[in-house]
Amino acid sequence: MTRSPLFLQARNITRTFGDLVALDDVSVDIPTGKVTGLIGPNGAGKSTLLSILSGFERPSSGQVIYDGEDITRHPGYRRVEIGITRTFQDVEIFPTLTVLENVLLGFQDQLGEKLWRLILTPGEVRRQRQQFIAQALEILKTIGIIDQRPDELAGNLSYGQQKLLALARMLPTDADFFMLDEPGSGLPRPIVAHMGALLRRIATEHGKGIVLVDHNMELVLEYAEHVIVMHHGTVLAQGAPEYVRRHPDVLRVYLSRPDDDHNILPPPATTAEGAIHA
Ligand SMILES: Nc1ncnc2c1ncn2[C@@H]1O[C@H](COP(=O)(O)OP(=O)(O)OP(=O)(O)O)[C@@H](O)[C@H]1O
Repeated sequence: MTRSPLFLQARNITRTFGDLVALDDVSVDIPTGKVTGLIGPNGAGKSTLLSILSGFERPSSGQVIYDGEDITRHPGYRRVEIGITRTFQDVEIFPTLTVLENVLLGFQDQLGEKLWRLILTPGEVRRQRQQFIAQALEILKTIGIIDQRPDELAGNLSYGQQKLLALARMLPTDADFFMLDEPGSGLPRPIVAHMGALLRRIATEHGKGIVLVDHNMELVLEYAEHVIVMHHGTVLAQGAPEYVRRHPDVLRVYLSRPDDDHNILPPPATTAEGAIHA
């Protein structure tokens, strides 16, 4: 079933730190059902914009609008409640829990969390648990890595698998928007391709809105459907990856920074399908 997209919007956002203008009158619209890439050289304002959209920072002026409602003053925890979550660069998993338990933690409204339910309706609690386990195993299959090892301790997985597991934990949540800060950092190429394809599927098949901030241009330009390029706190260009890739201002900014190996516009990459065991 397709539903019309929700929008998370930044309207005329300015953020200053003392004399420094980190964001200067930035307006962007982020829809559900798509991966939106956010790229730009170091210091462009990407993380600041992500923090403002997810409620970790307040703008100096401007508004954040979610599904038509002004949420500028909502703190981070309120935004999580209404469906906006943010991940950070570090891998966010529980290493001493199993792979399956990590995914199960993402399920909300677990009946077993309520003592009276455990006592009065143990059968119902058990049935829900079985259902969540089946769904979690399905998610692990979707993720395409760890389907044979749900009982493995998450801390024993490779770095790449841990990053994918962190993405798997997003799926059971009710959140509509996920802000991902550099999920591809430090990963080998096949994992990056796998992750990109996965993010695309999470957006299109599960209707999530994904904002992808990454220095890895390949990940962003290949897998985001809409790309926003920032520079010096402003939006330099935005549009489809092919448009952005050829935009004269984008080329000027990136080609003028030949020493920064993060900032290379690569040729189109191929999409990797199937299981990855890196
Ligand atoms: N808390 C802060 N205090 C002071 N200056 C800050 C703060 N946060 C960000 N800045 C400054 O704001 C500007 C934008 O930073 P931001 O981290 O948003 O950029 P970025 O595009 O995410 O950069 P990078 O790719 O290096 O992470 C930079 O000049 C940065 O030094």
